[in-house]
Amino acid sequence: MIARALTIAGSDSGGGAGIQADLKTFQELGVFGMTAITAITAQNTLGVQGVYPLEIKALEQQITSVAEDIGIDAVKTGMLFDEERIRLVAEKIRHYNWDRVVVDPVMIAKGGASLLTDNSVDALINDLLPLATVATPNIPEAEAITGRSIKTMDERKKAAEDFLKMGVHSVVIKGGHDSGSDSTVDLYFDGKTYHYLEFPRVDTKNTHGTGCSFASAITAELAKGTPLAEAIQRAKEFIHLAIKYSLNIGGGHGPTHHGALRQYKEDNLEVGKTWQESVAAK
Ligand SMILES: Nc1ncnc2c1ncn2[C@@H]1O[C@H](COP(=O)(O)OP(=O)(O)O)[C@@H](O)[C@H]1O
Ligand SMILES: Cc1ncc(COP(=O)(O)OP(=O)(O)O)c(N)n1
Repeated sequence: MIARALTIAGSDSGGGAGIQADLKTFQELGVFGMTAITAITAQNTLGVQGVYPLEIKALEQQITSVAEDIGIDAVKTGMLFDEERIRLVAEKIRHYNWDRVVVDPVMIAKGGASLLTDNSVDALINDLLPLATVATPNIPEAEAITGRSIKTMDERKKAAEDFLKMGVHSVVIKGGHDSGSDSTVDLYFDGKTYHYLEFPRVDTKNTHGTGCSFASAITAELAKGTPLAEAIQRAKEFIHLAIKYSLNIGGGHGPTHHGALRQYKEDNLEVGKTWQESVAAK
């Protein structure tokens, strides 16, 4: 049977982040994707122009509908908008005993728009994070959740330990925002060992949706039964190629190319070029 993954997240009309990124990632990785939409955003590569939360009953019914008929092998949470929705999602995860749970604690979009209300961090910490197989904060999110300033890798390791104390099974503190270096290092801590996932930094402005796509790639792998450490490694390879061959569309931060890993395997794309340049050169 095909592996089944559910994303509980916001809709990005621009198609680069949110449930759109998650579904594209699930499809690329051979997983059947389902959605429970928390909020609709009017968004493009320039920023977020509007945020419209769906009523709580609509969210509840979407989760119930797919859980009780189709079934869920792994679930990912992204933009949850507020504490009421966080609590509902936590209740559903507990109710269905889901144990492959990726929590991407989305707070602020790259352009600065808030995707989570200010008073929701406590609900994230107390209700949702303890249910996470893996949490995937970026550095600003890890700072907001732990209350630490994170400038060095030592500070990141301390923050990772804080996450484990909050009850998460494991955490990846992503390094995309650590822009002062030639590489991106994501720190994965499983409670015993620190793992450093290091790839060259791609010099591009087209990074819209990187966090969503990375977390949904982990979810897809978990849904297929891939062990967690390997799922994270594969997700890092997936997102690296998606950024390397990112799409230069729109006037701002273009989206990643979710088909890059597949195209790379099929067409042996050239390293260092955008996908369009690489295809054009053939
Ligand atoms: N310019 C880049 N080059 C290579 N990898 C990147 C780049 N920017 C982000 N990443 C990777 O993309 C993933 C998402 O990270 P990040 O951008 O920090 O998340 P978010 O979108 O939540 O802010 C991580 O694996 C990170 O290392
Ligand atoms: C609807 C929606 N959800 C999440 C995000 C944040 O996505 P992320 O992958 O962190 O990428 P950026 O937006 O920060 O580029 C979003 N923008 N919209």
